[in-house]
Amino acid sequence: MATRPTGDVVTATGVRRVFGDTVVLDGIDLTIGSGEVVALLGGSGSGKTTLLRILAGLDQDATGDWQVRGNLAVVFQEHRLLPWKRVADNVALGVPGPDVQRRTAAALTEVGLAGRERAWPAELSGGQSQRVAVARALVREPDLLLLDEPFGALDALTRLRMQALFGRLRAEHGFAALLVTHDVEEALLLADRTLVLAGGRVVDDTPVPLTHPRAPDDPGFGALRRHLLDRLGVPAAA
Ligand SMILES: Nc1ncnc2c1ncn2[C@@H]1O[C@H](COP(=O)(O)OP(=O)(O)OP(=O)(O)O)[C@@H](O)[C@H]1O
Repeated sequence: MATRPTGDVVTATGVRRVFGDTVVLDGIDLTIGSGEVVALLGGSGSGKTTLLRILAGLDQDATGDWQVRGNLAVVFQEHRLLPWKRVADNVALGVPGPDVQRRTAAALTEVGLAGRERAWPAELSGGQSQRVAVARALVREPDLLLLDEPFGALDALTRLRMQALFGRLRAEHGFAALLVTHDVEEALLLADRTLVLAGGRVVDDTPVPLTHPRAPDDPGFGALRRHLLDRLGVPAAA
C-alpha cells in the first residue's frame, strides 16, 4: 500500500456556491480523514454533485476555503471512457511513470477484467465499463476517491457486485472516499460516516459503527436507515 497523507485528506470551511439567484451551497464545513469513507446523501438538487465538483477542482466559481491532500481520482455515474481508445489506453491515459503498463494490468485484474486490455469500450457491458472506470481511478493510486453515484446507472445485481468490489478495494488500498449516493442502503453498507445535505447545509453527520462486511439485516442497520430516511424527509411506510 502506498504511503498515505497523515492528517485529513479534505478540509473545507464555509464553501458556498450560488447559481444566479439560487444559493446551492450555503457554507459547507467538511473534513474527511485519511482512509475514511464518507457518504453524501441529500434530495435531488441539494448540491451533492456541486460539492463533489468543487472538491475535484472542476468548479472555479465557488467561494470559501477547501484543500484536498494527496492523489485524487474521480468516478462518475457514467463511465466516460473514450470510445476510440482500447480499455488499457483508457485506464492509463495521463498517468506518468515507466511502469504504467504493469499498473494498468494490475488495476484491471483487481476489478475482475484481467486480459481485457485490448478490448474496445463498445464491447463492454455497463457493469464492465464502470469496472474500467474504477480501474482508471485505482491506477492513479488515489488517497481520495470522489464518486458521484458510481453505481446509480447499473441494474440491481450488478450494483450489489460493484458495492462488494468497492468494499474489497477499500480494505486493500485504504483510500479515503466521498461517495455521492441516493441510496441509503448503499451509504450504510460502504461508509464510515454519512452526511445529509439540505438547504445548502450539512444537516446531519452520523457515524456508521458497523463491522464489515455489512448486510441490511445486521443489528443496528435498520435504526440507522430509519434515522437517515427521517433526515431526508422520507416518511415511514404505512
Ligand atoms: N451549471 C449550473 N448552472 C445552473 N444551475 C446549476 C448548475 N449546476 C447545478 N445547478 C443547480 O444546482 C442545484 C444542485 O445541483 P446538483 O447537481 O449539485 O444537485 P444533486 O444533489 O447532485 O442532485 P441529483 O441528486 O439530482 O443529482 C440544482 O438546483 C441545479 O439545478
